[in-house]
Amino acid sequence: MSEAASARSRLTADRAAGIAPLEPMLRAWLPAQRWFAGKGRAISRLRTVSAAELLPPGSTPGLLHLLLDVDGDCYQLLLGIRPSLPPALAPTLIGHAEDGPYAGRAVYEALGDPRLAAMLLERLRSPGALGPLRFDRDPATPIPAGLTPRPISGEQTNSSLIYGDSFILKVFRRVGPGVNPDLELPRALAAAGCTRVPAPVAWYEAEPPGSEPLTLGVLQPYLRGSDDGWQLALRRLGAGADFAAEAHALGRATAEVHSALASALPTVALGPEQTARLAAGMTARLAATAREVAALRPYEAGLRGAFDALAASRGAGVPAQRIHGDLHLGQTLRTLDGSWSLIDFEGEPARPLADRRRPEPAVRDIAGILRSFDYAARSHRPFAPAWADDCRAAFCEGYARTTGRDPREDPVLLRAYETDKAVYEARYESRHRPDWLHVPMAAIRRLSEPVRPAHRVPPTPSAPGSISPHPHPKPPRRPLA
Ligand SMILES: Nc1ncnc2c1ncn2[C@@H]1O[C@H](COP(=O)(O)OP(=O)(O)O)[C@@H](O)[C@H]1O
Ligand SMILES: O=P(O)(O)O[C@H]1O[C@H](CO)[C@@H](O[C@H]2O[C@H](CO)[C@@H](O)[C@H](O)[C@H]2O)[C@H](O)[C@H]1O
Repeated sequence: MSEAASARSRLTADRAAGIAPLEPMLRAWLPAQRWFAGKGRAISRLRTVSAAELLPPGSTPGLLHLLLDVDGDCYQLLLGIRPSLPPALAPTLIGHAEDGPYAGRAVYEALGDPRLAAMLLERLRSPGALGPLRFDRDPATPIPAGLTPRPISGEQTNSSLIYGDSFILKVFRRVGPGVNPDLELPRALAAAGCTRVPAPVAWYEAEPPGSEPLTLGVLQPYLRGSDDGWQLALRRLGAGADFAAEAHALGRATAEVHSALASALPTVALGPEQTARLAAGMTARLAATAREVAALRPYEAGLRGAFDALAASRGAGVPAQRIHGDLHLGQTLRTLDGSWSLIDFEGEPARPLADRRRPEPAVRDIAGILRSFDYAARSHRPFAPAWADDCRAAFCEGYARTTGRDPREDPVLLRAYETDKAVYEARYESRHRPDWLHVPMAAIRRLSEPVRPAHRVPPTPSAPGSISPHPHPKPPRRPLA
């Protein structure tokens, strides 16, 4: 049973029948949304999973909360309902209801309406149940009333609103049963005293009877004046400046988060069979991507080498733990005091939630950031390979300063994860940003070539006070090629 179907079977859908007349307009509107995963395909099945009026029936504006099953995926929608839309809200219009309880009314994106966005914050300030929804908050953090909302600009996987430059609310779009790691991990990190991640102050969930809750939204402190790592890197490139000091500090910050996650949540050692399964999963993702992205096909056999090497490499265990899961420079913020924070612990949005919550080698996150340096260097004209190499070295050295272990000391594992990430990116770009496909393709060409003898990475001296992220023994080091 799909995640959406299992949620549907358990959620109260008493108002679902009244929503049916809205479904044709939603069917037309959804595919154009950046956060809609089924872009490019016509919707064949759309059903209401749950519907809740967050304001008393008949109030103007009305606020309708919907969970929709769209071809097996569950989406969250917040709809505003008004007799007519004021001109300022015209861009938020979805359509006019022709029938049912909202006949003749304008139906629009509620998050674009400051009155409704303010109302959502009010709900988060007062914990408790509302129909199928449950609102919760950290009692230790005050949330002032009356903060002015504004949606964030730019295309994102989810939808976020900033309140008074003090808090940011992320409204998850594609949801499923089970706590979202973007709530689970920042809460665990906050409880462990790690300050590298903004701590959730309020959140809301759907509570299907007898099933795990679905995380729907998380409010956290807004790091005002912070610089997005991606934008900062591009600015540096544009100015001909290096980024090595920042990359080093980011390596340290990432290592601190990994260490805190490994202490706070379960860790495992993947034995040879599990490592082979990991490699098989990467190989299967490569094959599926090659079927979808024609440009990848000539390189498939060469890329497979990285995964075969991983499968063959293990006599002992690979440490695995909870990780970020989709780390790239756009998920890092450099705050006004110059320190790095990590955000968006949701993992790769397209993967099932259960997969995203499994322990994995921390090198997956490291590979994500290393790929990001390559992305930035390739966005610059002319391509700046030395800039990316310097960032790469500095990040790994920073990481090693904190953990005592340089990720480059395990080149087989690192190459497998960088290859897997480049394959993921090829699919992501071909689906969402075809103009960017050339960026991961450049890496794919390089990674499909046979491995050249690498120069040895000097062993990392343990930094004073360094912490090991893995409470279990380290696997034996492989000799470097
Ligand atoms: N705590 C925060 N403080 C400041 N800006 C933030 C914060 N959290 C997110 N942002 C900004 O909002 C953007 C979207 O957040 P993100 O969690 O990456 O959402 P999505 O899952 O939709 O990609 C980020 O790129 C960042 O610029
Ligand atoms: O929306 P998310 O931030 O969760 O992540 C998805 O979108 C990212 C792009 O916005 C994508 O990242 C890729 O492009 C970045 C530059 O825009 C680059 O820094 C990353 O290294 C590259 O992977 C990410 O993969 C995707 O999951």
